[in-house]
Amino acid sequence: MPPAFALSEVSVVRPGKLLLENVSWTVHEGERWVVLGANGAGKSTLMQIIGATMFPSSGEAEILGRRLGEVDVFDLRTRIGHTGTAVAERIPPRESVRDAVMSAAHGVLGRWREEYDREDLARADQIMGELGITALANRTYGTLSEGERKRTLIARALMTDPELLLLDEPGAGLDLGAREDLLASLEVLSASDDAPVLVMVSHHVEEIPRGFTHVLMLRDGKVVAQGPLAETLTADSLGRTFGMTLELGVDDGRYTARRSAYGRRRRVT
Ligand SMILES: Nc1ncnc2c1ncn2[C@@H]1O[C@H](COP(=O)(O)OP(=O)(O)OP(=O)(O)O)[C@@H](O)[C@H]1O
Repeated sequence: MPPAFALSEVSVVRPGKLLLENVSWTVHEGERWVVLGANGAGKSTLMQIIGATMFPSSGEAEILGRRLGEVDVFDLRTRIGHTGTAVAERIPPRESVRDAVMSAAHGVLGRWREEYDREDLARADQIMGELGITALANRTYGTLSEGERKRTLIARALMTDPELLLLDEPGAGLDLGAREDLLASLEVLSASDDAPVLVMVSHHVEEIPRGFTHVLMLRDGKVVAQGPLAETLTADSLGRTFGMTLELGVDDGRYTARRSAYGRRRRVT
């Protein structure tokens, strides 16, 4: 089976700055990846490449079987789900949660006069159930908490049945309870047989949901390590990613990290 996407020696250059340097990364169907890295490491730039909203300055990117630069990216983008702030900010505050999810079927933000059939409604209700937001279906988007909004955005992104779902820092700004609710939803999604390929960007190992299979770690636009989560995410690789000596814990499929006592006196370069 061809990969969901494959990047080969991808670099992104902007005046005076190398945002990504020779990134090679292949992701297959059924895999769930987390991308870890400090602020400014290049994670969002990488998401823009695989979301077909940015072209590499050099190297090759094949996304869902199409080579960037040779295809109509608008077609390609309809096959990719995104949950970034760009969508979040454009949902009308008075839109009901159900409409905010369902209107994705027509590619619109804000329900107007489109006709929705029973299938759209059933699908929206099913996805809201999986993400634990059924009780919010008739609430207006503007009244939701940050965590509830994040789950609504994921539901909306799933509505079009994407082949690839990009979750850009879904845990950012959430309190402990909201983060745990979000992780529970992502664990359900991750375990589902018909889930799209998932790629989640995060700053924190505590946000890695159970069921995620692989990790890619970035520092200063370069890949520090990548591969199956259990083998690749180690105190050493995480320390090199964040530039400090860290202790890493794993318990029942969930990770924790903190600076080691030894590391307070030493920085990793
Ligand atoms: N157009 C641009 N010109 C110059 N530098 C840029 C440009 N776009 C992004 N950068 C820089 O490239 C680096 C990588 O940015 P990017 O947004 O990909 O990082 P990130 O890992 O997503 O960071 P964060 O975790 O803070 O969101 C940052 O230092 C950013 O300031």
